[in-house]
Amino acid sequence: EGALDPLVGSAAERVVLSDQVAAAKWGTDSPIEDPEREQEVLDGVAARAVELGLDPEEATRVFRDQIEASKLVQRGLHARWTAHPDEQPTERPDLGEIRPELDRLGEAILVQLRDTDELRDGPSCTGHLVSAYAHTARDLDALHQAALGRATPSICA
Ligand SMILES: O=C(O)C(=O)C[C@]1(C(=O)O)C=C[C@@H](O)C=C1
Repeated sequence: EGALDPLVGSAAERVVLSDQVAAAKWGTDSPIEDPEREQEVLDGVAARAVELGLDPEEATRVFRDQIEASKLVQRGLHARWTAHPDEQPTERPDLGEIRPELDRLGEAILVQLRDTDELRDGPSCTGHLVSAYAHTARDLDALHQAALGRATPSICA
């Protein structure tokens, strides 16, 4: 397993969990983009980054990309469900139960950022990142591959 595989794997899990977020919002008035919640996520990330000895600005940059990737999945799925009503979700998960899962993955991502801090600062980062992306993306469909690509560029400093 490559050095960045766990980190990119957690980013992939977050991208996949965004399917549940998309289903929670489908057919409701809740918009995909929730700036208040985004700020809450980013403030929490910055505070936790300081505790872990990470640069809070760097951690925040990584999470802005995680959030953009989530919105990419949600928009992609809503467009798919509009075009193909037979693929629409039949149950609506509770967003209040999914957000703690997103938080849990966020904590995993932060710990993995800490564990890979030195490697990510060095010249081998891009190679490790491409390799981790390739391993992880194999298991994803095109939409989630695109989202994982959106989630990962900020990982190398
Ligand atoms: O929590 C939500 O409502 C989400 O859609 C998830 C998420 C995120 O990635 O954390 C993404 C988009 C929203 O603007 C806010 C947060």
